[in-house]
Amino acid sequence: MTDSTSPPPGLPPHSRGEERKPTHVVAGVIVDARGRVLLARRTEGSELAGLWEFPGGKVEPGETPEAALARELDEELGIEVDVGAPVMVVPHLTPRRRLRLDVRRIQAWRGTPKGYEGQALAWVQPDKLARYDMPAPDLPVVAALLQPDHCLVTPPPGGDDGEWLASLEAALARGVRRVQFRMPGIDRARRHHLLSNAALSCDAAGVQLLVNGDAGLACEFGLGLHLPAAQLRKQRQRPVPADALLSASCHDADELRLAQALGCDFAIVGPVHPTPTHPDHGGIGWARFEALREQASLPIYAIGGLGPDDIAEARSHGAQGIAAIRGLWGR
Ligand SMILES: Nc1nc2c([nH]c(=O)n2[C@@H]2O[C@H](COP(=O)(O)OP(=O)(O)OP(=O)(O)O)[C@@H](O)[C@H]2O)c(=O)[nH]1
Ligand SMILES: [Mg+2]
Repeated sequence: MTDSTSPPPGLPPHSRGEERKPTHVVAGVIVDARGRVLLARRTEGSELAGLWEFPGGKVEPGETPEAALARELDEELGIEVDVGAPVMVVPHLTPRRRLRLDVRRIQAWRGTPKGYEGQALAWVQPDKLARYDMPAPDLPVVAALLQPDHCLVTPPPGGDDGEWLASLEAALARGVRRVQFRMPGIDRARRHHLLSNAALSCDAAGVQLLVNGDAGLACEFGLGLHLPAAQLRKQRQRPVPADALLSASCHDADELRLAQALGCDFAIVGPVHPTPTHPDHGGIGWARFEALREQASLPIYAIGGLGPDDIAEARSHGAQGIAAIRGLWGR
């Protein structure tokens, strides 16, 4: 497929995708009664041939995204669909174009999906999705389908460690499934005590725990590690084993590239809005968040003045969801 609107490759960035209006692409998450997700393989001769994708295509001028998705799934699969809830919108920049991959759940469909354009189809158990080679903007979508949409960052304890642990337990009971243990300014013995208790609670609840900024402590407890940006910049290799989670705080595209190259499982970007944790920072806003999001393919939580009520908006800007201290603690 040719892309007549693209200037030839090799031109400076400002004359490539960065300035152009995004191509709006809609795609559907079709799940069968056994919980399997339908993927289609891009055919020979098409852009990204051989990669697996969520079925869909480009929105035509004057078309609503819902109508476009219904039309594409009729043309490509021969099914009539009811378009359901949004999953996420991923802004993505390639050397040739700027994309907005707008992914919706398919609530119901009539007919049996077939590859009407010669494309192979596969029904895939969600935990096997990572085995399929997919375009870069689909990676955050797969993460959105499988991983938690919020991540608690712990506040430091006041005078009472028991109270802090009770608040953590309460957050886990409310459904928090990913926790970053952050303890600035707390001495080592007390951090050790809090972390050993937090690790027991998280383990019992099947919750993922990452230690902020202390690889030694993360390895000692067999936990994940979160790298503040200054530490991320110093890493030459993955500081924890492949089976331990690794995340990083990123503020620009260079840091996101570093996080991706290091094999980080996800990044945290912000502050989106002003927050008491960073009182001197006005917040980057959603437009800047998207400008960073579109240059990376790893899952990214938005942080900064956000809470559970902001998850849907965060997803509409390409975020995995939200990370928060106050927004997820002691509500
Ligand atoms: N349908 C679909 N397209 C995706 C996904 N991920 C992704 O990067 N894309 C990109 O979005 C664009 C969608 O193009 P398409 O070829 O499906 O468009 P289309 O069905 O309207 O076909 P046509 O333009 O050849 O007629 C392509 O650049 C494709 O690589 C995905 O999961 N599903
Ligand atoms: Mg298509």
